Amino acid sequence: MYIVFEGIDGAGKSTQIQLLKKWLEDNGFSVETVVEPTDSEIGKLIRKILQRPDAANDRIQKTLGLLFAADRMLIMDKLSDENKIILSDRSYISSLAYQTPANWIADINKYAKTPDLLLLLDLDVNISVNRCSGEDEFENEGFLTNVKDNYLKLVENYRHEIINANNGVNKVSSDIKKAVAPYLGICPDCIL
Ligand SMILES: Nc1ncnc2c1ncn2[C@@H]1O[C@H](COP(=O)(O)OP(=O)(O)O)[C@@H](O)[C@H]1O
Ligand SMILES: Cc1cn([C@H]2C[C@H](O)[C@@H](COP(=O)(O)OP(=O)(O)O)O2)c(=O)[nH]c1=O
Repeated sequence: MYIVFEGIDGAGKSTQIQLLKKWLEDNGFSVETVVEPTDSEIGKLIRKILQRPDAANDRIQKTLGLLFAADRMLIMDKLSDENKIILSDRSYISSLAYQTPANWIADINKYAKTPDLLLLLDLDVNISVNRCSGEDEFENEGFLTNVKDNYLKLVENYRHEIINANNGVNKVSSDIKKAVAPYLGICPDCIL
């Protein structure tokens, strides 16, 4: 099962993936985590470009869109392992939320795997900006407000759960477990 965590920068994706991984393993599941951008040569190039002062420039954005699409093709086979639960920190849905135009982004990602379950960690933009280091040129209120709005529209196209990411770590973790449990045959009421 391919479960994708999405959300704006600093929403808590990495933190929550580690907590969910442990809980699922404690419940007997085999779990693997992946992250986009990956640690491949393409992923490393992406992270370098993200730190450029002109990273939000339209032409650079389109370059990033192509690089993100190429980077995720490198892990595509890993996402289809039916014997494991794959928890992914981001997916091609990030490209649909951050890059434009949507039809071109959808086209260059047409071979990307669709999540079996999309968890949107919905965070207030002002909290995101306060949490982020500001390394990436994306991490500004105007840009992230637009991304957040995009996510809230995009999720309707997928089996999804929206998680309030403004709460404390443990409350967010508990809400994620309750949201995921029914999809895995775990009784939600048995969750602390
Ligand atoms: N629920 C939360 N409340 C307060 N701080 C949080 C919460 N979740 C994560 N953080 C902190 O916010 C920062 C970003 O968290 P992280 O999991 O890296 O987010 P993402 O992977 O979405 O960028 C980290 O410093 C983390 O400790
Ligand atoms: C995967 C992906 C990430 N991004 C952006 C989101 C982040 O601003 C940046 C790096 O991703 P990431 O390291 O996940 O940032 P964060 O942990 O703060 O969420 O790349 C895209 O614009 N498109 C994409 O397809």
